[in-house]
Amino acid sequence: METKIAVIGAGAWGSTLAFLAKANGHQVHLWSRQSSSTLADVLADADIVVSAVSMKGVRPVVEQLRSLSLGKVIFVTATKGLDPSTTCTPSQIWQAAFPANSVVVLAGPNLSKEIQAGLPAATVVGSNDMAAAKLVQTLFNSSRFRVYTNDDPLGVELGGTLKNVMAIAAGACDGLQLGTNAKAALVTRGLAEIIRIGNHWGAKTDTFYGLSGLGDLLATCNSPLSRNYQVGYGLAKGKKLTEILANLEGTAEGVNTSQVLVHLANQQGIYIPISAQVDRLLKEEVTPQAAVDSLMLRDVKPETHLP
Ligand SMILES: NC(=O)C1=CN([C@@H]2O[C@H](COP(=O)(O)OP(=O)(O)OC[C@H]3O[C@@H](n4cnc5c(N)ncnc54)[C@H](OP(=O)(O)O)[C@@H]3O)[C@@H](O)[C@H]2O)C=CC1
Ligand SMILES: O=C(CO)COP(=O)(O)O
Repeated sequence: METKIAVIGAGAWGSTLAFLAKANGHQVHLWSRQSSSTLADVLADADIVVSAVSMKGVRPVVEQLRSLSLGKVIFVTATKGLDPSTTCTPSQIWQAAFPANSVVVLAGPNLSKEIQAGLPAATVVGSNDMAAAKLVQTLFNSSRFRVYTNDDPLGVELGGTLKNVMAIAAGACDGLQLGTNAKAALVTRGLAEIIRIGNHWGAKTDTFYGLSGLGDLLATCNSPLSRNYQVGYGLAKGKKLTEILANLEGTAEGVNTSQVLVHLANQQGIYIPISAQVDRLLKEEVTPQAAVDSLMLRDVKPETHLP
């Protein structure tokens, strides 16, 4: 059955999600600030509203939508970030603005260029409303895009969000040519750090071993297609952050996420050694090599995700 889907945000990810839904035979309207149609026109009659704007666009878009009467639409959020002013996740912002509507989080190892090239990929749709998650699963699932459901939306969202910080570290690791052992150690301990943060905020451990956690961590920490990886790589090669961002194709959410994360973790006493070094590196408070040395020279400890 044809479903009416409005996709907000015509960047790399919004365009790809619109393409996938269209290929499944749905009626899709894609909106960006450059569109000739108004947001109200694009959303009229929509059954599903997919938001794929970058984190800085979430609040402005939510505010615009508040004035529209949208009925029982299901919101799907595909943004991976944390709001700097409230520290909320995108789905928390959507749910607070539309408490009567179902919100579904979509996240996974989904480098858009690979999907656009027709390569197979898998993702996760997480929600407190499993009926809504199952509906969104059927809308996007295909022979090239396998969609799983999950009942831990916060875990799905945090996996996708926090791995961006680790991808910056991984890019720096490769830029410094530290080798495969170092990269494996970084990614493994990065996952332990993500689980520690996620558990503290109420997400389930298991979710982080899934596609939106470990899956996306592996994809972005190992691919030069990842913008976050490119940021870390460029910093390790001695480039300035401003120069890297000016030449980047699209958004590297990890830059903002690391700042919000460090602020929250300091407030809440969460131990985040890798993310803290990434944040210092981004702020030019430490060189890439000094960040590695700080991590290696910490007190020894048991291997656990606990502090
Ligand atoms: N690219 C990828 O491979 C994947 C990306 N993601 C996530 O999806 C999100 C978007 O990424 P991506 O598409 O790559 O990023 P892009 O930089 O390519 O696109 C960002 C989009 O956000 C929109 N936007 C930014 N600010 C506003 C605003 N104030 N109001 C309305 N729209 C705004 C932009 O609109 P405009 O064009 O008008 O400037 C643009 O459509 C990020 O959170 C990213 O982490 C998730 C999975 C895969
Ligand atoms: O989230 C992504 C893939 O799942 C995209 O990663 P980047 O934003 O680092 O390009």
